[in-house]
Amino acid sequence: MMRVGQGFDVHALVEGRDLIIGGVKIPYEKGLLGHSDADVLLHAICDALLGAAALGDIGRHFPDSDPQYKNIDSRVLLRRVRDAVTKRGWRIANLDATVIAQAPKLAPHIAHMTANIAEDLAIALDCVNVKATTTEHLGFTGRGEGIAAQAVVLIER
Ligand SMILES: Nc1ccn([C@@H]2O[C@H](COP(=O)(O)O)[C@@H](O)[C@H]2O)c(=O)n1
Ligand SMILES: C[C@@]1(CO)OP(=O)(O)OP(=O)(O)OC[C@H]1O
Repeated sequence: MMRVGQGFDVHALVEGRDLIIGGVKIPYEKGLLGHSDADVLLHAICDALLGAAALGDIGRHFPDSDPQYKNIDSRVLLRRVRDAVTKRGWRIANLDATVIAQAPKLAPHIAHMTANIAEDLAIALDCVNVKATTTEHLGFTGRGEGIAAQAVVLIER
């Protein structure tokens, strides 16, 4: 049996916060705002996994009203989501994700993000693909007001 899941997330770019995407701290003048470390890519992946396993969404598992998640490393959340999915007998087949950001240039960091995600999900590197795109200066991402991410995963058992 196979199941597919998709995830989407957005966080605002603000001054005075670190920019952490895919578990990589990226040098930039702004960072993403959130209750957690606001790792928009890992949140989209969490939602895709939860969606595939019919387990709801990230906010249901880790409420943003709960102080235990304040500034939490989203890699911790991703590993908890992996455990929730795999303990129900699912195996993660592959994952594809896109980060939508006008800036900064993410290409130099994609391999590091991919390695982090593969490690946290305990799957092979060639089962994980991360892409980046601008929106050609259009919309909130294009104006640099925020960064979005989308993810699709396939799970099987
Ligand atoms: N923040 C980003 C956005 C894009 N890239 C890379 O640039 C390529 C071209 O992007 P377009 O939006 O013009 O299609 C894209 O394929 C990415 O490899 C990036 O590194 N960082
Ligand atoms: C990750 C959580 C953790 O409290 O907080 P945020 O950083 O605000 O991120 P969001 O993508 O809005 O998901 C909600 C929460 O689960």
